[in-house]
Amino acid sequence: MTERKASGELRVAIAGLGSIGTKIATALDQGIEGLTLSAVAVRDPAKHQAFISSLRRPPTILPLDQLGEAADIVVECAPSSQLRAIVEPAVKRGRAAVVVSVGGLLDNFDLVDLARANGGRIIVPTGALIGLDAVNAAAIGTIHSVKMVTRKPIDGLKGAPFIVQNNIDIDNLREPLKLFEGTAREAAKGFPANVNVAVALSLAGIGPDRTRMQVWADPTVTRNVHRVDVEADSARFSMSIENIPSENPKTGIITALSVIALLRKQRATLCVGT
Ligand SMILES: NC(=O)C1=CN([C@@H]2O[C@H](COP(=O)(O)OP(=O)(O)OC[C@H]3O[C@@H](n4cnc5c(N)ncnc54)[C@H](OP(=O)(O)O)[C@@H]3O)[C@@H](O)[C@H]2O)C=CC1
Ligand SMILES: O=C([O-])CC(=O)C(=O)O
Repeated sequence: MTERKASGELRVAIAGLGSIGTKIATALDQGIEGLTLSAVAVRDPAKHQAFISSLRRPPTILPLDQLGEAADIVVECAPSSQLRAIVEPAVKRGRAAVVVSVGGLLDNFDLVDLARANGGRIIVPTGALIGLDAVNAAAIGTIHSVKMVTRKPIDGLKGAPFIVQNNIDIDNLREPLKLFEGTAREAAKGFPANVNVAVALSLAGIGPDRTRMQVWADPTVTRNVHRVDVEADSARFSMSIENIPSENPKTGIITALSVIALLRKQRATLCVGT
């Protein structure tokens, strides 16, 4: 993230103005030290015109593949199906791509090599999870196991391919049902819009094939709940987070805040946490 425009500010572009993207755009517009919102990409400009016009400094609307021309940092906040279309042109230009649809990275991992070859970067925020700093640190030594259990309200899971393909009726559940148990890689395929956190955890730690996960549909919870247990040669730790859903029931409010915190760190004088 070294290229800056003449004013010295890092230019940020946002792909996707949904529950995460609009909050990041608003935060940038309100002011983050050393950063400026330069461009956005949306599927339907008319739908987002009122929001964009309401910003103090409305960004330019560009196609996905042109965001890297207008920004030093491209923040991906669209469905994972669009991940490649957003990240590839950005990292080819040596830009940094902040990826929230991190589940989609597993099938597009060559993008990491592409970024490396072109001086770009791919940055995965902690997002809706907790403690990736501790997992990163433990991974410098030896991590023996990482286990994660996710419980979501019914609305947070509806439409997931695993549920549809297996014809599972979750609408009439009265008690928690374990839907899935397996690796983070398998979970990302079955629940692409639900377990980005498991993939982020796996990339911070021991990888998507050794990170174990369970997914529960739980009519007794109102939040997206993630519990993680890590066993390492440096420490044993357990972490849990109960995310309040945003206007998108699959997405916790804290996800956008995590990206905003990451952006704040880009030019902050005091940085706390790894
Ligand atoms: N890493 C993490 O911890 C987390 C990651 N996520 C992931 O983050 C991503 C975004 O989540 P969220 O904001 O809640 O999702 P939303 O559905 O609220 O927003 C996605 C936005 O992307 C837009 N979009 C779709 N296609 C395109 C396109 N071709 N060009 C530009 N914009 C497009 C949609 O437009 P339209 O409104 O027209 O449909 C929508 O506004 C998802 O993949 C989600 O799974 C979510 C939570 C946690
Ligand atoms: O907990 C949340 O809010 C979102 C989530 O699980 C994910 O996308 O991985």
